[in-house]
Amino acid sequence: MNVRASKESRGEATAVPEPVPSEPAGLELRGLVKRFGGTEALRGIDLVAERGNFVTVLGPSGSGKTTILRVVAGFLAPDEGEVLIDGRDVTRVPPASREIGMVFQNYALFPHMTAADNIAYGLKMRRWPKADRARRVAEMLELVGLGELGGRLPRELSGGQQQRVAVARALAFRPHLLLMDEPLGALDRELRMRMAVELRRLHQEAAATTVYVTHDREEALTLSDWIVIMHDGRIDAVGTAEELYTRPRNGFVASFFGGHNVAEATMGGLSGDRARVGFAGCDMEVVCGQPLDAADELVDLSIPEEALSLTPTGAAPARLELHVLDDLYLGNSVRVTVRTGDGVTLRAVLPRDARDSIRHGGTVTAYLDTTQVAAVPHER
Ligand SMILES: Nc1ncnc2c1ncn2[C@@H]1O[C@H](COP(=O)(O)OP(=O)(O)OP(=O)(O)O)[C@@H](O)[C@H]1O
Repeated sequence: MNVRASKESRGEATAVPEPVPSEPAGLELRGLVKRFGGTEALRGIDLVAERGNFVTVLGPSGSGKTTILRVVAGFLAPDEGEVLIDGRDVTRVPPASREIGMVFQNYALFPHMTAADNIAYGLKMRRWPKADRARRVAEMLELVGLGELGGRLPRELSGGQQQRVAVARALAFRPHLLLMDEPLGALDRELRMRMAVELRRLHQEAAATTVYVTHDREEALTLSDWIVIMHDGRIDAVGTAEELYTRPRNGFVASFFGGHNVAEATMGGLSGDRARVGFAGCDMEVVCGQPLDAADELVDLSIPEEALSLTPTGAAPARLELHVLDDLYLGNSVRVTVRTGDGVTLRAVLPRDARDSIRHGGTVTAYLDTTQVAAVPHER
């Protein structure tokens, strides 16, 4: 177990154990609050990232992701709370003395300096002897696969290459903490995914605690040990990608992170971490995304698009009569929008050949694999 959030911010249900760390955490945030006039950008952030972990902060625009990084970097002072790096309280330490490596979306390379000089810059500032500097720059160029290109200016490099120089520059002085704010945002999709894999490798070699901000779910899935989901200035959930996908703790995490359908159901009772619920005319048993109250009349269900199929699958399929609203051909699969008898709209992803059985305006018998469905507290 590597990252934990406070009980309050992550609720009781996130299935993340909490052993006592034997050494100070790589990064610890305690009760961070940041206000801009009337806007509360951070509303009490508690987070602990163990040394060497890769933590991705994911959330919609305006949820406070960049503000967290700026507070950790020291560019913004929090109104409340503390920032600890390797156990040291740096809340009032100026940015340059925090010894943090940083990479931003626009790379911020010095345009008039070669790639090698850009990488050497931080070492010079830290008064590394010339020979050590040259050795380290060569090592970093090699590490990011630019061994031959150290003499080029940024404008003579591709976007992906510039991004690698920025990463090499951030890691050159061996920071314990690396902050990255949408570093792949300016690249096209294919290059982004390739660079994400590369960043993961670089992180493993550098072993720096890394906090990576993105709003791209796929990047988060590729890169992270732990994912922190931000919503409206708060941490909504912390977990591994699999935990957040299969057991979202609320409807926001289910739809924002999982891309799942979220639909209302009636509560029929609880047994351990499972709930009996009524949905679309069927009674079914599903796992609870977090502990629920048996007295609640309603729950929300997190239903992955792939949990619906036209032939019975999964250990516990429920049979639903669905009205077909439309379908979207996606190459290998087809995304269908359907409506249940009681008017709930759902999205399903079916294999391409399912298209033959689907008729706009018609009805279709579909099977819901209830083992993939999770119940979460009802919101609305
Ligand atoms: N300097 C500022 N002055 C006033 N409001 C600010 C300032 N910086 C951020 N905010 C507000 O704080 C909130 C959080 O902003 P932040 O940039 O942290 O969000 P974000 O999750 O990084 O968004 P994005 O994905 O769009 O970059 C937003 O409502 C934003 O408008």
